Amino acid sequence: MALNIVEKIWQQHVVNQQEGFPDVLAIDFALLHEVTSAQAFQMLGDRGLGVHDPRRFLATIDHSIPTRSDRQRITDPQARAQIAALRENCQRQQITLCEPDSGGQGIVHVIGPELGITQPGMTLVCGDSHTATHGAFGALAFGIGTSTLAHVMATGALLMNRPGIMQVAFHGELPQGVYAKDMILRLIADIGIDGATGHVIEYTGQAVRDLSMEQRMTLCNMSIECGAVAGLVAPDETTFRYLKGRPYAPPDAQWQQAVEHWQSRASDPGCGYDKTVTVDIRQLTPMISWGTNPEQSIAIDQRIPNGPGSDQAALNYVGLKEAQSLTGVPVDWAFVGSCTNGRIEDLRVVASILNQKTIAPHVTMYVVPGSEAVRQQAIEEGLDQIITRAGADFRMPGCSMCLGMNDDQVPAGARCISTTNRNFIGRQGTGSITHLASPATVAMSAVAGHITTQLTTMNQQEAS
Ligand SMILES: CC(C)[C@H](C(=O)O)[C@@H](O)C(=O)O
Ligand code: SF4
Repeated sequence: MALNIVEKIWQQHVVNQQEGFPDVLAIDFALLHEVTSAQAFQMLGDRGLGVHDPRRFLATIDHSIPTRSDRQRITDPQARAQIAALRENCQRQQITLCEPDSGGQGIVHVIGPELGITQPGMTLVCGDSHTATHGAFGALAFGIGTSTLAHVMATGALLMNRPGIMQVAFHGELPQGVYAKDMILRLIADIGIDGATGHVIEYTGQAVRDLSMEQRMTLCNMSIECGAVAGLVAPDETTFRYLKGRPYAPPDAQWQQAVEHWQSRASDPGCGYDKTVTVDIRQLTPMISWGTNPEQSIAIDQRIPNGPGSDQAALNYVGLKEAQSLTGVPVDWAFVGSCTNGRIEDLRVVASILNQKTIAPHVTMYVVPGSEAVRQQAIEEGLDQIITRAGADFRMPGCSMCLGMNDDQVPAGARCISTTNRNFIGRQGTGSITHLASPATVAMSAVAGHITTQLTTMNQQEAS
C-alpha cells in the first residue's frame, strides 16, 4: 500500500496501539530550553524519576538571554532564575547544555539542525510551539506542553492520537526575489490561522524541492501559525548534503545505510492524504502582514482588505486603515533574526541588500544571528562588517526581539518590520506593532525607512 511520509514514520514509532486510547509513540530526541523545561524537571523530581536516556536530550539557552556583548551579565531576575535552573537540572540529569560562548549556543530550532541532531524519519519533541521547524528534514517534530514534556523525559514516549495528514502542494516556480517566507505567509493568508488544525502538513511540489534547507526550515517553522501540529518536507539530496559531516550525523561508515533508510521515508507515489490544498506561486510577490495575526497578510502590491477580511480592532491597534497600501508606511524598527529567519542564508540576503548602503536615520535595526555558529560564519564571510557599516546592530545569538521576553523590545507605539513568525498584540514588547516579512523585505524597508520591496538606489552614502 502506498504510504505518505507521516504514516511511515508513525508506523515505525508506534509502540502501543489500543482502540479508544491514544497511540504510544517512541520519541527519538527531545530539545529543551530554559522557559518550558523547569516545571517538567520539577515534575520528574517530585516523583523521584530520572530522564530515561540523557543522550536523547539536548538543551540550550535562547529566549531570555540578552543579545548585547556582555550577555552573561543577566539583570532580569526571572531570566537569571530560568537559566540557573536549566544549568542545575541538566547537570543533575546529565543532559548536554549548549552554554553561551561554547560555540554551540543558539535558538533551539537553529542548533538542532546545525548539529545534525534533526534527521529524516525521526520523531522529535520540544516544549516550544515552533518545533515544526525540524520537519524540514523529514522528521516528525511536535511542540508539546510542559507536562507532556515531563512524560517524554521519564518514558521516552508520547501519547497522541494520530493527526490528520494534509498535503500543501505548491504549484509553479518561485519567482526571483520571493522566498519561503512569502510562500508560508501566502498559505496562511489563504487557509487562515486554523486552516490546518489537527493536521500534519506535508509540503510538496517542485518549488519545495528547489528550496535550500534554510528555506525549508522557514516554511516548516510557521506551520503552527495555520494550526498544524507539525509540518514537514520529504528528505532528498539537499537534506543529505546538509547533514553530512555534522556532529550528530551518522559517521562515514554508516552513512550509506542511513541515506537508504532516509530515502525510504519519503511519501510513496500515489499515497493518500486526508486533505490537499494547492497554492499557485507562479505570480507570487513578497508578502507582508498588516494586522495582529499572521493570517492578516497580503501581497505587497495589494491593499489592506476593505469589507470582508477586514478587522477594525486590529487596524486600530496597528494604526492603519482599510484599503490602505502598506508600501510607503514608515517603520521605526527593523528586525532580522529568530528561528524563522535567523540563519546564514537570511543574513547573506540581508548583507547583499545592505552592501554599500545605510539604513534610514530614523530606523533602528537589529540583526541577530540564530546561533553562535551562524554568527561565526557571518563574521568569516564579512557580513557583520557590511551590516554594521550600514548602521545596523549585529548582535549576539538568541530569540531577541522575536518576543518581549528579554531586554530586546520594540517600544510602545513603534512600528517594526520583522522576519519573525508572530505579529500578535504586544509580541515584540507592550504596545509594539509588528509587520511580518522576509529578510529581503525587512532589509529594503530599513534602507528606505518605510515598507517597500524595492531596493532604494539613492541613499545617504551615495548622496554624500
Ligand atoms: C516561550 C515559548 C514557550 C514560546 C513557544 O512555545 O512558542 C515561544 O518560543 C514563542 O515563540 O512564542
Ligand atoms: S525565535 Fe521566536 S519563535 Fe523561535 S523559539 Fe524563540 S521566541 Fe519562539
